[in-house]
Amino acid sequence: MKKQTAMNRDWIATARTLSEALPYLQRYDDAIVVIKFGGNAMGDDDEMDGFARDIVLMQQVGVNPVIVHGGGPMINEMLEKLGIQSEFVNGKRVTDAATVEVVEMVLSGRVNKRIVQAINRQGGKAVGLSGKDANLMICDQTNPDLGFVGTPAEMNPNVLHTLFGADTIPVIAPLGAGRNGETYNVNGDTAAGAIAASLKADRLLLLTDVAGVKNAEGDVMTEITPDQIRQMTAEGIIAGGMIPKTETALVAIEGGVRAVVILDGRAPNACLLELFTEHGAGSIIRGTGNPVT
Ligand SMILES: Nc1ncnc2c1ncn2[C@@H]1O[C@H](COP(=O)(O)OP(=O)(O)O)[C@@H](O)[C@H]1O
Ligand SMILES: CC(=O)N[C@@H](CCC(=O)OP(=O)(O)O)C(=O)O
Repeated sequence: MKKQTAMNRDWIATARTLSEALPYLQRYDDAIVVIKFGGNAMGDDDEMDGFARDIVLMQQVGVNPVIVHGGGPMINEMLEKLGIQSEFVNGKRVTDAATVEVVEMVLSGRVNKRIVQAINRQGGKAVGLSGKDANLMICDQTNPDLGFVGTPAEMNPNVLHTLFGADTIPVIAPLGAGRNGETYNVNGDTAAGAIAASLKADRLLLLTDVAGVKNAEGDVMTEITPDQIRQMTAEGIIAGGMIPKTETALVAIEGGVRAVVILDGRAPNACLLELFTEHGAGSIIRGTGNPVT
């Protein structure tokens, strides 16, 4: 009897959570949410399935999700197997002709298809593409010293609108098309920011392996302003792999994205908590034009 009462309490709490989600469901109806899924955030098959389930639920309730993935650790693994040395300069992989072939094979092949398949297994309809498809992301070379590393220069997001119209979830590998037929390796955060800006997305969620941006005391900041980002970067509090994320956040909000959230992709239901509950998750950086959204 006691057990049943506890069970009832669980059901009541579940019903309350659903009921409280209504204003959030209404807010995000038909919204565009770009999700950067980093290689370190991917986890094991169960965690991948959990992520895919959240994405399918998001679409079921009216959101247009777009996944832009990374895969740095998987690229490292393959380069090591092939005996190809690799180094990073300012968070970007120095990419010669042999390396870019491996990057494309790993990102567009194994990593992209793993995510596509996970979403489809949960009942969604996902299609894998890279920035080269339909000229989605045309790039210029970032810096000759980095080889085939690209900076997004011209975005053509029409193909994504077509996919939204067909209730299809785009899963995008961060490769760009060069103007002379080259393939460019693009940092996953940079690609996600450029795609989100081209869509004027309502949210860009950058999923990583920490709970958010931490201050000097190591506490996660629930909200962070562009000025705070600039100051904390100058002071070295924001460092390493967090720099491309906060830089992406600044570029994205300047490009018209309403808000960017940096959060832990390994936490269960991270995306749902962020979008559909009052609790949110991680650190939010809001666009200046939208103080209350
Ligand atoms: N101020 C900060 N707050 C949180 N993490 C930080 C900060 N400064 C540096 N980092 C580092 O940034 C890392 C996230 O970047 P990275 O490992 O490149 O992520 P991903 O592989 O998910 O793209 C964190 O694991 C942390 O070590
Ligand atoms: C230019 C550059 O550095 N590209 C990245 C692309 C993958 C990526 O960004 O993966 P994560 O998001 O998992 O780190 C790379 O070669 O590792």
